[in-house]
Amino acid sequence: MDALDPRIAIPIVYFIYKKYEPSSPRSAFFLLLALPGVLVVALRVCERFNSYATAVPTVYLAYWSLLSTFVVAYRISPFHPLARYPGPLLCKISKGWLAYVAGKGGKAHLYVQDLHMRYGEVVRIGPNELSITHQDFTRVVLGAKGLPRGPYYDSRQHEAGMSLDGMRDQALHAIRRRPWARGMNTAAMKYYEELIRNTLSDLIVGLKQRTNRPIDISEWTNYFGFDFMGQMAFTRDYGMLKNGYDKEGLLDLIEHAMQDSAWISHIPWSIPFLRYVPGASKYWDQMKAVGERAVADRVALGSNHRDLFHYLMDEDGHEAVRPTKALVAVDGQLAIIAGGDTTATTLSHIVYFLLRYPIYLDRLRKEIDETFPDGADSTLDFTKQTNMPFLNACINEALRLYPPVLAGLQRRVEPGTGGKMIGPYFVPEETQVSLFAYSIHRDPQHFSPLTNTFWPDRWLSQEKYTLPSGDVISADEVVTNRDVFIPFSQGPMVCAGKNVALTEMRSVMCALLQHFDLKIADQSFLDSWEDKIEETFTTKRGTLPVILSLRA
Ligand code: HEM
Repeated sequence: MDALDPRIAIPIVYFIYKKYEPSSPRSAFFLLLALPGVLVVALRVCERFNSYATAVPTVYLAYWSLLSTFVVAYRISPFHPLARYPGPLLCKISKGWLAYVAGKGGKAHLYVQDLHMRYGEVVRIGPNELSITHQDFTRVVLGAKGLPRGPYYDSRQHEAGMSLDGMRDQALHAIRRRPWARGMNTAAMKYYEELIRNTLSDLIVGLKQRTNRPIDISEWTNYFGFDFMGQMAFTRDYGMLKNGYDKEGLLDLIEHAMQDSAWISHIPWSIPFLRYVPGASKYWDQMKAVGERAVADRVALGSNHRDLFHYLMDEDGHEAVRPTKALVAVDGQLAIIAGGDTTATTLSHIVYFLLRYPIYLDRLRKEIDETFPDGADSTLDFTKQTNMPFLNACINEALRLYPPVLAGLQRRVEPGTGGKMIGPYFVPEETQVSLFAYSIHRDPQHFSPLTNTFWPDRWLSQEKYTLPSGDVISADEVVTNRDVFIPFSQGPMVCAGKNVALTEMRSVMCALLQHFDLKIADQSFLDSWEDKIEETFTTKRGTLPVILSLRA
């Protein structure tokens, strides 16, 4: 045997490969194509092969199969640092499997939930990745001294730079977050509340024009969410509520763009390669154009609007260095997607659950009528809505069962840290830790009884609780672990728009139930609603046809 023998050459290449996993086309080309090419030439020159026609296929095939065998053998071997953690074989071998599950039917959240039910609090969902539901994640993973983001977020890289929600460096993220914090302060919120009022008024007018016939309320929550975000982010009128449809085709575009991101995020090393695939970035290119157009139009409006753009662009000059317009376009795009889709999804889920369990619809309407008697305008006092226990319980319960960000919030234990303990579980360096809110919220250790059922009462402080069956149980039989309730994430990277979103959702539910009676137009859509939910980075949902009638 000598150095040209594949049995010697491949292990050497494997160790190089393992250290510098070829996440750039250049290194992949070198390790996977050029190096075996050099071997071919060397072996041919040394006359181990009579011709290139036999050398090329033999060496390449031997090289690739041995390399794959080494990779797989190590990942499933007892020597791997995550060997002690259970998980399906395919997950241990490659993250490609979860990418496939995510891309195939948008059911990655159900798949991971199933794994937790089978294996427990910790599951190996990738060669170097764990999904954890143990409650210590709040402190160790998301807390103030928590972990930085993992490579899952690399898909949020744009030409102009990374969007805020993809920034992995904690110090840089904190700097970038400062204008967002100013853009969400009390004064800014007052202005956004005015915009919410205006958008609500458009919503109610639009719905009043369509009473007594089926309309897709899920689509109308989209119109509300995106019309509001357009105004809030860029003082831009998408006019969906006024027109009764999405004239610019924004919703379709976002749906396509998000669908691709859902699987690509699991295998972020594929991103540089996808750039060479014609059409692969089509939807994101169009999204970029949308962002740029919004910025250009907003710049033309001048600087007398206190929208989010004003703060992100640092028009008041708080920062030493002002961001570029291109970077603000990226973050504005983020706000529109992150803010429009998530709020609309949650509103749709709330309406779905209220239609599914009319007893809660009646209770919520009663609370609204008592808080705003004689048809008093609920939009004039958002503070009152903050203190409506049942309304907030319904919102929390919908967010618990169907957090709009269904898939893993991913963090990484960095090299040089010595690893981390999450509860009794040691997580070695260079391991990704994913938090699937869907699984965490459906763990009976955190929420019980009726873990998988919409039961808003669990969020109310009571001495005794009446279950839907009529049975009465005492407070100590109810577990509601608010610490692990993470629909908005937690810690330094918590959702920047949490307060805006909650204000939007409370006000829409109050206005909707004040003005209208609602019933499902076609029961089959109610029955299939949950089956149609897909994890697409955020959530793709079906239609929810309802018939609204004006309240007597
Ligand atoms: C029900 C509504 C919403 C939910 C459930 C939600 C959920 C989340 C979650 C889970 C994250 C963390 C994502 C991650 O780390 O991967 C996040 C981040 C973010 N959200 Fe929201 N969001 C909502 C509404 C909004 C709204 C209305 C806005 C804008 C006004 C917004 C802006 C953002 C931004 C900018 C980030 C990135 C924060 C950072 O990286 O520092 N979100 N959101």
